[in-house]
Amino acid sequence: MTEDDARAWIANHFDVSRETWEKLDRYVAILLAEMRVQNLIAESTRPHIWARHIVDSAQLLPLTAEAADGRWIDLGSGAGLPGIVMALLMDRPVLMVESRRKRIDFLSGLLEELDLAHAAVFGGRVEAVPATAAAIISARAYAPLPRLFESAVHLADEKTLWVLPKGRNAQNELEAARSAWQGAFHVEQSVTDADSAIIVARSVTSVRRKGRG
Ligand SMILES: C[S@@+](CC[C@H](N)C(=O)[O-])C[C@H]1O[C@@H](n2cnc3c(N)ncnc32)[C@H](O)[C@@H]1O
Repeated sequence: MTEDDARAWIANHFDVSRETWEKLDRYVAILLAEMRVQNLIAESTRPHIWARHIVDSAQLLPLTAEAADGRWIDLGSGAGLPGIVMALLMDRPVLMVESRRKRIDFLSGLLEELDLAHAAVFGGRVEAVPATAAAIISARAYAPLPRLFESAVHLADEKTLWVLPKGRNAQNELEAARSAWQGAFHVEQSVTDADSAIIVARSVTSVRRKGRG
């Protein structure tokens, strides 16, 4: 997917206003400028930022059409991927969770700069977020599946939809997680990389906890 293809993909999938295009462009510019201060995306992906990061994040949104109303929680948001992209493309409340100080400050600055009143940052570890039931949980390059679920299961209930971009190893990671975690899982192919996949899950519960219960 070229950078032009990536922008066309966004235009074809979402009703993006001129103001939102401007904000997306501003986000990309701020992110690239911040690369002088901290390493937010792989250097090799810099020329392909729209395909490799913006569309790679935005493609999660159509997968959430069936989700309940409520908050989208993004674990380990880092550069704001996918959290900021989601907040730009929809009105649903977004909570981005990030533990590293410089990244927390970067994300907080973006919320002001892009006027994203429906988004917020939790500066701390995922494990420390007060228990809640998110409508949607995303996590991109955050942690292997078992650790991801272990750290965030207190943020979900049986209705929570998990959308988890997982690269080329999605199926293997899913198999490895199945001994400890059960739920309704399926795997969607990524639109940005034919070899990559997104794990979509619902009703995720610990086998151990269920067994005891
Ligand atoms: C590899 S980066 C990915 C960032 C972003 N999601 C992306 O796709 O570009 C992983 C991020 O998760 C954060 N992180 C890792 N473990 C965390 C935890 N337990 N709680 C909160 N943030 C965490 C790291 O600080 C880092 O910014």
